[in-house]
Amino acid sequence: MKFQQLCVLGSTGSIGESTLDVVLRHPETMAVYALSAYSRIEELAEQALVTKAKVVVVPTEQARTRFRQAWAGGGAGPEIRIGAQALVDTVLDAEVTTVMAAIVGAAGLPSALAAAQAGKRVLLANKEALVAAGGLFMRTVRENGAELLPIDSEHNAIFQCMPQTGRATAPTQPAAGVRRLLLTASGGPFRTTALDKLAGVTPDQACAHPNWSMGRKISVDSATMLNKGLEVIEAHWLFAMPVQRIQVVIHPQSMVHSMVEYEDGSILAQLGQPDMRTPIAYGLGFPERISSGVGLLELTTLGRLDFEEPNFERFPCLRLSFDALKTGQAACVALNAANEIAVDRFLKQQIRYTEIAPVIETCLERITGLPYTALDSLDDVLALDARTRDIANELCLLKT
Ligand SMILES: NC(=O)C1=CN([C@@H]2O[C@H](COP(=O)(O)OP(=O)(O)OC[C@H]3O[C@@H](n4cnc5c(N)ncnc54)[C@H](OP(=O)(O)O)[C@@H]3O)[C@@H](O)[C@H]2O)C=CC1
Ligand SMILES: CC(=O)[C@@H](O)[C@H](O)COP(=O)(O)O
Ligand SMILES: [Mn+2]
Repeated sequence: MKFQQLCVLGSTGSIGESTLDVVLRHPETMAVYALSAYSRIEELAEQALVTKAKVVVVPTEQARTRFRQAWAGGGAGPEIRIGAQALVDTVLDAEVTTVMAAIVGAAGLPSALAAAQAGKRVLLANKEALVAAGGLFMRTVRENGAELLPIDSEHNAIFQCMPQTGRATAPTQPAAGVRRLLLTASGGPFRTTALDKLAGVTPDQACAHPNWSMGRKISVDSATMLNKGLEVIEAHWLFAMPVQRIQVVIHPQSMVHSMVEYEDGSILAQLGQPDMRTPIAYGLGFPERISSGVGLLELTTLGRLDFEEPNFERFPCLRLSFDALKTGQAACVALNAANEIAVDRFLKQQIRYTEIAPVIETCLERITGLPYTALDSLDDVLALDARTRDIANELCLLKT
């Protein structure tokens, strides 16, 4: 395997930490070049010490001071770069072969896109980048010969079950012989909660995912199933699959990570423990298999595997996501941006859980009612994203 030098964007998050865990198991084939954090600066200093990172990226001058105070390694320590542009610049450094895009939200789009533009190996966890700019992102991967490996567990499972070409590609049409993609969803913590109780659920209850340990934003998205909606859009772009050929199946055990249905009636599934180190190791090792630290799935103690239809009344955000994908790119940008604001306000207890979907729906109506906006460039996407955030913030303020 060629030696890899990693830039881990969002290293202090759940995916970032799992990535470092896997990387440190393989010192002979990979090393950390750069790390980035936003608020957890002391954790970043600790990570930089352990991984011997050459560069760290922090958001502000104050964060740089905090990093210096927290640095326990003696000497000058890693080079400290500041701000969103530094994320992009660091990805472009010649030393970097591989970028783990694990910043949460559309804030991760510019750096993930820069990695694709620079033709790097891109391990994409940041699904919001594809939701907001799927066409642009996939075109950029193709035109620059980048290698795009999906890290999101469902997409990684689908990638593993696809006809194997031996290399990661950004297809322009569905793989031959594939009929449908079957995306599994846990149903989150409120799968069986009485509908009239949902208005009173707390952020901590929404973040208590039954199977996965994740950051708070994606945990709320799993509860509303907006996460699955984002993943439908992500699958559409990654695998060039029309929306009509993507099915969501609730699978409460989260052991089958997703499936590919073929024309001959076969269904191929990927199973494993709900631990993101498996897809991360797959992406890092591709096309080889490397150890991840994840234990094996003991089939005899697994018990049963259940599958059921999602209910749009319980999960209106899933319906809104399908609608957005059918409507077009502007709707997808708006869906994602409105959701980021609504979830943030819910986590701060400024709106109720049941107000997340109405905020998104109203934003979608307002944005898709505007004259057609071309979304051919990163600036176009970011402008529409910002406009939607203003609308969503106004709507949330009306509800407080
Ligand atoms: N967690 C999981 O199991 C999975 C996650 N994903 C996706 O991966 C991405 C990361 O998720 P997760 O690790 O759970 O999230 P976390 O919230 O745990 O981590 C997010 C990371 O992004 C950084 N960050 C937050 N805001 C900004 C910003 N504005 N600019 C730069 N950096 C920022 C955080 O820094 P700091 O912590 O220092 O504030 C942190 O390092 C998301 O897109 C998610 O949807 C996909 C599949 C599974
Ligand atoms: C681990 C991962 O990939 C998450 O996106 C996970 O899928 C969330 O679980 P849900 O199926 O509940 O959305
Ligand atoms: Mn997922």
